[in-house]
Amino acid sequence: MSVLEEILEGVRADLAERQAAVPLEALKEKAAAAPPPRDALGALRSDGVSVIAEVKRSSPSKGALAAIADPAALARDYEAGGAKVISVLTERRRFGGSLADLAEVRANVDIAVLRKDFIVTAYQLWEARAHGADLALLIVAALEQDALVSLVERAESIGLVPLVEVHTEEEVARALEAGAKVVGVNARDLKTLRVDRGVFARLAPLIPRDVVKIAESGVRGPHDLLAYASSGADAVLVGESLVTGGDPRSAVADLVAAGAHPALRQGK
Ligand SMILES: O=C(O)c1ccccc1NCC(=O)[C@H](O)[C@H](O)COP(=O)(O)O
Repeated sequence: MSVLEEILEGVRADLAERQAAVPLEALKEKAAAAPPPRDALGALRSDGVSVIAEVKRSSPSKGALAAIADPAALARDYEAGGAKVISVLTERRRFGGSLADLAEVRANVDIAVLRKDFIVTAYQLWEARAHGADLALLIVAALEQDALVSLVERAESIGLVPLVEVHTEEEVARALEAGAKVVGVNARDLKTLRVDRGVFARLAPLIPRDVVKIAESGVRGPHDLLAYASSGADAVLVGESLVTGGDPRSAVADLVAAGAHPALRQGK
């Protein structure tokens, strides 16, 4: 079984428990009462290279990264450093996240928030919106095409921006065919967990100009952001280096400063 399949097995087991405890109708009522979605697309399309900063406690590739007792405080630091979007990993077994993290972060920042998880049903999209998410990750490798198309449509219909994650040329074609307006190219292979930053440069030319292009994973500092920018990234998604570096606010500020270089504004 691949790492992705193992993760999905755990996700489905946890999801079944939540579905047994919270009926869909109750989630829909909670979503209706949630604060309206923030303008994630506008944030990602703004000048320069936007920074999406991630709340990430642990990972399958590295194990424990950071305790993060107060995810809201970390998110406020990210926002103060200039992040345009906060990503919250809500998967419990391998990443140590939760929907409570998502709700706490959303209530304590003024920028858009991404639910980063392994979404396989519309129920998880309703959960995301009910806990305040403005965007939700959809991983092409985890979904049949019919399911991807329907989850993209459902996400948009309930006010979430779907960030559609790809790893290969074929997955780019599937994401575009499903109508993705925001595509994330993840440099981390979900089978081997190896990070290859060159994947973004290979796939970005296949993604139309009007689609937001996000380079995910492997950003250790401004030099990696600049490399992704030179291949056409509109935004970078950064986790590990921010939660392990000791000063998340200035680490984000350094990335934001690099991403705001006037040379990167042309053509966006
Ligand atoms: O991080 C992992 O080990 C991982 C393994 C399997 C599936 C997903 C995984 N990570 C999720 C992410 O996409 C990253 O958290 C995100 O892109 C940030 O990456 P990084 O800056 O390298 O922590």
